[in-house]
Amino acid sequence: MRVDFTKMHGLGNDFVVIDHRAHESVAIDRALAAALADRHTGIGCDQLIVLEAARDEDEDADFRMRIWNVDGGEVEACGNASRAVALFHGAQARVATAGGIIAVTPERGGAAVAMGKPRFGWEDIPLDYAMDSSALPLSWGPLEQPFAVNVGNPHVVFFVDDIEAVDLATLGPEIEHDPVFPEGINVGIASVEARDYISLRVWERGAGLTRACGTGACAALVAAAERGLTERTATVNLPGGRLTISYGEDGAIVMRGPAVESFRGSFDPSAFGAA
Ligand SMILES: N[C@@H](CCC[C@H](N)C(=O)O)C(=O)O
Repeated sequence: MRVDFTKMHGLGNDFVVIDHRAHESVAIDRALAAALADRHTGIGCDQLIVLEAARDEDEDADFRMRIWNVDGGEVEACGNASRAVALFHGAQARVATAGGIIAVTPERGGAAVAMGKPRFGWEDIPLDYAMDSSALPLSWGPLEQPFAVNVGNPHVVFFVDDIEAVDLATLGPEIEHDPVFPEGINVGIASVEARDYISLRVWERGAGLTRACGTGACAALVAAAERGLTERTATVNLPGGRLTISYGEDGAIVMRGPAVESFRGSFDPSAFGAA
């Protein structure tokens, strides 16, 4: 038996997308996700994306999107993959995720995604104990007082003058695994260049340094707007390119940006240890 996949990316944050509705007999688990994502012995990607039929609890969703990081951990949200899924599906859709329902709309060269509303409560992010999520009273080396927010998945955003001066490869994993974040955390390093322009690098939970992180861009814009540093719409420039993020007066986040299909292929799941 072979399983079809589509290799896609959003600003260089890359995905293996599997439509599980066509391969229901294959069990996707942590081990298979990590094996497929491995860049040396697998297909290689930052996240494995699996599309499934909507469940009873998925309200009026058209289908469900599941997300596994390269380390095999299943997570709640992925902004760049949401745009890739819009391209894959080829039409407007309501998509159920573990982080909530999102709405995707294909646009020329990419997609718009209604990401839902951010959550700021310490239990919602989640943090280990109650504290002010708008400026955590914590520091790691030169990084201090991040803004913490859940945009479907958990993020902290540190505002600095020069994002390139931060040793994110060292500090990222330290912060990601700090016990103050019981479910781990995505770590953004942001610099406000203008009231409508943010530069950003992200250390992703379970994936490390990626070329772009869509939810990280949403978290950075929400954090910057909540602190009064930017307007509620801004360009967020990541190593892989730019996204436009809007944070409406009603609290709803909309992300716009490119998505690309790279190639299609198939694999034998037994070659990756799957039944
Ligand atoms: N690359 C994604 C985020 C993927 C999940 C994240 N690493 C997590 O563990 O929450 C994006 O574009 O948002």
